[in-house]
Amino acid sequence: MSDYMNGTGIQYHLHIQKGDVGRYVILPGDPKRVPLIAKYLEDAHQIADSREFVTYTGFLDGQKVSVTSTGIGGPSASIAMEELFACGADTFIRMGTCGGIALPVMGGDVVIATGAIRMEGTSREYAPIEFPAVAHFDVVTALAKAAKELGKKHHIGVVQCKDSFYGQHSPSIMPVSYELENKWEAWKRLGVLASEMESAAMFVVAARLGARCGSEFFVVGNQERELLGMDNPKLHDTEDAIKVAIQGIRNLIAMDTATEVSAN
Ligand SMILES: O=P(O)(O)O[C@H]1O[C@H](CO)[C@@H](O)[C@H]1O
Ligand SMILES: O=c1cc[nH]c(=O)[nH]1
Repeated sequence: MSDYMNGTGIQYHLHIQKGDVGRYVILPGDPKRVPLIAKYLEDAHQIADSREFVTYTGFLDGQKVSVTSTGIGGPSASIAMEELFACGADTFIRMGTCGGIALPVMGGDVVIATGAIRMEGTSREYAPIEFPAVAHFDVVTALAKAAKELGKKHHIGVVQCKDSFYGQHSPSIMPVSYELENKWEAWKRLGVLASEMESAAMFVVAARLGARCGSEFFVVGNQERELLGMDNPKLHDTEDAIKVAIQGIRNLIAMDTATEVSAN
């Protein structure tokens, strides 16, 4: 691989190096969400701020934990994971926002992904389309336990990923409306919970790296409920979903520690 950083060990996009980040990383899309997540870590401090990638590192239950923003979409999310992995990270929780598709999914709820529909471009440059984008079982288990422990209303299942936000919200204005609308109908019939943009790429990148990745989202609203004239709260305070991600990391640390103890 070409080294644009002249052997310094500093990662080209994230501007981090080995030792800067923990094994466990929470990945929001929005850089402004990073300090809001990092405030739950002990001794958290900013490591780097480069392009859309802001990184903080601190500690949780004695383990080094980092938070890095990915920006929007698979291309930048894949770069974040590759460079974090090169610096020692191997367990990732995406903490994002999503729009509900299934009618029971309402603004303010939390969605935990078990798998993601690969209607985006990045994952196709990693794996043939037949390969499924699935969340790691450990991370799904840790997040589901976290949501339950915190008493947070949540849904667990498949999410859809795409590259065009406005293709989701205004498919009829797109020249390929026929394709977007037909596929959206299929996602509804298949019980897909919600739509967002990064998990499919991230789950496939994790498979290539041999890393663990899962996703958890705050639901901003549900366009299907709106269409049917149902109650459709539109909410933006991601604090509860942040708490689920933090508790999810705590649960992973506890699970990993128990596995290490029983192996020795
Ligand atoms: O809130 P974040 O984590 O950015 O996630 C969602 O929000 C953005 C679109 O508004 C996309 O990145 C989508 O996946
Ligand atoms: O509707 C939504 C909300 C957040 N993110 C998306 O990709 N879609």
